[in-house]
Parts: sequence; structure tokens; C-alpha cells
Amino acid sequence: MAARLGLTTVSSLGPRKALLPLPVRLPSLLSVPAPRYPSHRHFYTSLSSPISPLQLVKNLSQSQVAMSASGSDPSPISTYEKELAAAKKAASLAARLCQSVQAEILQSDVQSKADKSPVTVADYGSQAIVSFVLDMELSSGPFSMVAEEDSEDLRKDSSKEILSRITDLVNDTLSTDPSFCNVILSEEGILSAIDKGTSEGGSSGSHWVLDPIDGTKGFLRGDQYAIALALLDEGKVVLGVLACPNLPLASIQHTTQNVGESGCLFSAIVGNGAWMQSLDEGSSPTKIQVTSTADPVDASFFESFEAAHSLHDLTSNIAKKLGVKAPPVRIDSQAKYGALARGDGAIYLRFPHKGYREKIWDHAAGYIVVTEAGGVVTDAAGNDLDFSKGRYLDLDTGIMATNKKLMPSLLVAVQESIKEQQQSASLL
Ligand SMILES: Nc1ncnc2c1ncn2[C@@H]1O[C@H](COP(=O)(O)O)[C@@H](OP(=O)(O)O)[C@H]1O
Ligand SMILES: [Mg+2]
Repeated sequence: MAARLGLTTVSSLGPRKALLPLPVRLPSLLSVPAPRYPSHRHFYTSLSSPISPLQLVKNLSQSQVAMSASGSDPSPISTYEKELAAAKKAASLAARLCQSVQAEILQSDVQSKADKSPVTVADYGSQAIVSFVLDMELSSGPFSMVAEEDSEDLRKDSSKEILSRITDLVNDTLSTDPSFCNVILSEEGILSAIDKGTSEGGSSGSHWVLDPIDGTKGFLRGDQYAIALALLDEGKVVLGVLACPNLPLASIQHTTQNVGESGCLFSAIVGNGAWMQSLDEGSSPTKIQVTSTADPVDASFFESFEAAHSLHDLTSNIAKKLGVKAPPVRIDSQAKYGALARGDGAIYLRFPHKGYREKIWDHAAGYIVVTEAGGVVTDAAGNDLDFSKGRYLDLDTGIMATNKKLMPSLLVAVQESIKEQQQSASLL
């Protein structure tokens, strides 16, 4: 494992060595249970057990004990529970990395704001962290991930500086987690972690699906973005996690301004409902539900902030047909799915310009969070989304999401509006 990911042990380090706590050797008399990741046993032994006995015991008890007994927590132990814990940890650490990069962008002067390299650093760094954490946290078996980035550009000589920056960022972020505080990834380790995302997905087996930073435009603006991670099993989305560092914990129904505390972690396992918690460590999840409104007049709708990503004139016509009174709430990324799942708004509309092909990582996590919150997500013809076709979604025209009561009238409004749009285009 260590060799596969180019992992450097503390003892073989250069200048960083002095900055890190020394590995703790296990007292020989202490009986320590086997590490919880059988496939990575070699990794731990090669570190001369650089994890404290206390930490080992803590890790074990965390994985063996069901989720907290507090009344609002998800029902204990279901299929994919272990995968969910790993996904939450991976997305939360990636969010921490992205937050530190976004803070730097916002502090920088106007000239460097035009520079896109910070988002590149955060994108690659986020993918490396998620890939590494999932691989470490989950036991043996094949690991497949469909993700947005690959390392081709990073391997070029011109990317040396950026790769070094990513490596430092990833290691600094990993060091904030007790399970990884003695782990240091080399540059080759970062590159191979990123390249674990080159799977084609498909209808058989299990595949993680990752968008390391969804909403890169929002990220650069200092607005909304998300780390979106889902698991496909035999072509179906069975688990999803959305980390939205800038999404207020309180409803954004009336304002998209950042009021109150921000940082939401949405999660869902198929058949187990949708949940939200703060991105703060130690927070407990609360069950969420889509709005129950049946009257379009009371509905409000979400859409992309970027007009290039969705036809705002078409969505405005759909809303008018439905009788929606409120103006659209425009925010970036799959944070829209999260906000919809907790009932901040009633509808999400997405109608890209002709020819655009939707990628599975832009929807998989959001899809399961919304469907498990009681919502419906379909294409413009009302078909369920099919994530089994590889890296792209193969769908009719656009994507819409709402609750079950509103879907029939939404479908009619969408079909009529598309027809009108086609007719007026043919008259030109
Ligand atoms: N022309 C286009 N039409 C529709 N979606 C587009 C697009 N260009 C990029 N996108 C996708 O829109 C995503 C952002 O969604 P939203 O508009 O909801 O914020 C982008 O994700 P990334 O930012 O991860 O690249 C990208 O995948
Ligand atoms: Mg995206």
C-alpha cells in the first residue's frame, strides 16, 4: 500500500521530520487488536506502528460502535455504513483543504484573483485527499473511482511548483486528522492517488464517483461550492455525501447571503433517509426532508448562478407557467441539491445549452441526497437518471428535481416550455 501510493514514512523524511511528532512505539506488553484495515497492515507495520495505542483503540471502537445513540441520528448499522463513515471523513478533510485555499484567494489582491491556479491546486488536492482517505479507510478489494481530474498535466515539468504546493497542502490537511497525523505522501503518492479516479464506472461492480470541487466558478468568486462523493453499486447510486463549506446551516429560502454559521455536510444511504450535520468535528446528523408544498405558487426554485450552465430564460418560462411567484435562487454547485433536500426551496431546474453532456460526478451525490429526502430527480422527459452508462449521463434535455406532489405539474410545464422554445427557434 505504502509503495502503491508513494507513501513516505516519518523516519525517511527530510526537512519535514522536525515538524512532526515522533512515532509512538507500542509497548510490547500491550495487547493491541489487529488494525482495522487488513489490506493496509503492511503500511502500518512499515511505520513501526506510528499510531498510538490509544488512537488504535479509538479507531477500532469508532468503527465497531453504531452511530451515536442520540435520538436524531440515523438508525444504526446498515449496509454501506462503513463506506459512509469513510466518505464523510474524506469529504470533510477535502473541504478543510478547499477552505484554506479559498481563504487565500479571497485575501489575495485583484491580480492574483484572476489567476486560476489556486482552484487547480484545490481541485487536485481535494481529489488526492478523498482518494487516499477512502483507500486507507476501507478494507481490501478492488478500488474504483470515477473522478473529474487526472494527473497528466501535473506530471509535466511546468507543473513542478504546483505539484509541490499540492503535496504540502494535502500533507498539512492530513496532519489535522488523528488517524493520518503521521502519514506523509510523496509527490508520486499524490499523483497516483489522483489517478485512482480514472475509472470508467459502468453498470457492474462498485465505483466511487467524485467531483473534488463542484462549482469551481463559485469557489473562485468566494461563493458556493461542494465536494461531492457518491458510491455506485451495480449501476445504482447507493450512498452520497455533499460537503458544502459555504452553505449556511440555516435555510437560504429568503437570502443567499451568508447569514449565521456555515458549513454543511449532507449524507444519504439508500433506504436510510437523508441527513445533514455541521462540517464541524463531532457534530450530529439531523434527518432532512424536501418541502411538502403541493402548490406551485408557494414554491421557489434553484438554478445555476452561471447563465452558461443553464438556460435562465427557459427556467423563467417554466416558473411562470407553474405560477411560481418567488424569484429564482441562483447558487453554484450541488449545494442546490442539499438546499432542496432540506426544504429551503421546492424545485431545482437545470437546462444546459444544446450539446452539453452532463457528467455523473455533477449529480450522483446530489441525486441520492434529494431522493432519500423524499424528492424526485428526473430528466426533462420525467425519466429517472441512469448512472450506469459510464462517465456521462445519457439524458433527455435537462434535469429537474422537486417533491412528489409537484412533479406532475412541473413535468407538464417543462414539456410545454421546451416545445415553445423549439417552435420559436424553428421560426428564426
Ligand atoms: N456549458 C455548461 N453547461 C452545463 N453545465 C456546465 C457547463 N460547463 C460546465 N458545467 C458544469 O457545471 C458544473 C457547475 O454546476 P452549477 O452550474 O450547478 O454550479 C461544473 O462543475 P465544476 O465546477 O466541477 O466543473 C461543470 O461540470
Ligand atoms: Mg462539477
